[in-house]
Amino acid sequence: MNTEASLADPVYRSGYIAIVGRPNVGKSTLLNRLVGQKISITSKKSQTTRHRIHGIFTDEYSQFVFVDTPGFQTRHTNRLNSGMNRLVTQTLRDVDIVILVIEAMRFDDRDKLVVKLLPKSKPVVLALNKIDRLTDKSQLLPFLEKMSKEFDFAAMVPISAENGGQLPELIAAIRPHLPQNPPLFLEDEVTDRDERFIAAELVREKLFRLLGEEIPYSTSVIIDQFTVEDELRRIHASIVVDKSSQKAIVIGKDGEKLKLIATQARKDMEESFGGKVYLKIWVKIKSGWAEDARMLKTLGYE
Ligand SMILES: Nc1nc2c(ncn2[C@@H]2O[C@H](COP(=O)(O)OP(=O)(O)OP(=O)(O)O)[C@@H](O)[C@H]2O)c(=O)[nH]1
Repeated sequence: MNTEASLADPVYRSGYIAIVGRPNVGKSTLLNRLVGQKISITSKKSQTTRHRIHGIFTDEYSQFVFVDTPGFQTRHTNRLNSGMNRLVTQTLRDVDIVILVIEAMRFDDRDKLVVKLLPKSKPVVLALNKIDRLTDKSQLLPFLEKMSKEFDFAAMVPISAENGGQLPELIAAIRPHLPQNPPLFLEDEVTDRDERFIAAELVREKLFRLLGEEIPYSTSVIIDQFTVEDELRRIHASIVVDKSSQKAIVIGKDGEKLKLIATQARKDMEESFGGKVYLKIWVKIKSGWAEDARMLKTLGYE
């Protein structure tokens, strides 16, 4: 990507960035364009970070670490209720920059709700997405002017996440707001996420989409078994909760909730992996963990 802006400002900058916006504005498309495949961090140091990292974009002079924002990371999230709001505000307080994505020429009530959650003390860059759809470009300036009255944005950049249009401009607009830091992650600490990891993420995503505010965000999902026989993947996963009351919530009445989580996760896995998936999920309570060496290993403590 274009590093001209970096050359004009030859200090190393790095920091955490959250991407927010109402459903369907193109957040995932933008993230995928910016960072490609989901990644995982292998370094011990990074396990102490408060953020769940989605992906990293590094150039010669900067490193952009994109974090997952609870409430915005799941597909088709319509719920922006108080529990979620708290999680979102907490995440946004901890990042260096926020990117608000909206659709070109549209700013509806749901966008307004998201704007209400934006931190006043952080730079927020507005990405006006889907400009490829715009037939009448003369609407752009008046719209941006209107948006500048809605919030004090650090910058406003029209983009097309789908075809990559103006993404270097977006990066150049974000960069000056990153703190002066050495890279937060070195190249050998970052790897593409494997299927096991993606499987765990998909279960986690469904769990939070269906139960979001009822269970702690720290609840983990562990893949106990992952085998591939021809086109069939057999996956055994555990959702590890703190208390028996949470176990009951995850399972739901007559096991309905857990069934829903499993069905939706399996469908997404089949789509991601391109083959049939047999998925079985257990819900376990965290107590007695220390004795479980395998679990400690999975969690990276060994
Ligand atoms: N024309 C056009 N379509 C886009 C662009 N970016 C995203 N889309 C489409 O908009 C739809 C929503 O994109 P997503 O990236 O899934 O949106 P999202 O904000 O992550 O949605 P949620 O996961 O529901 O919150 C998809 O059909 C994309 O293909 C763009 O720049 N131009």
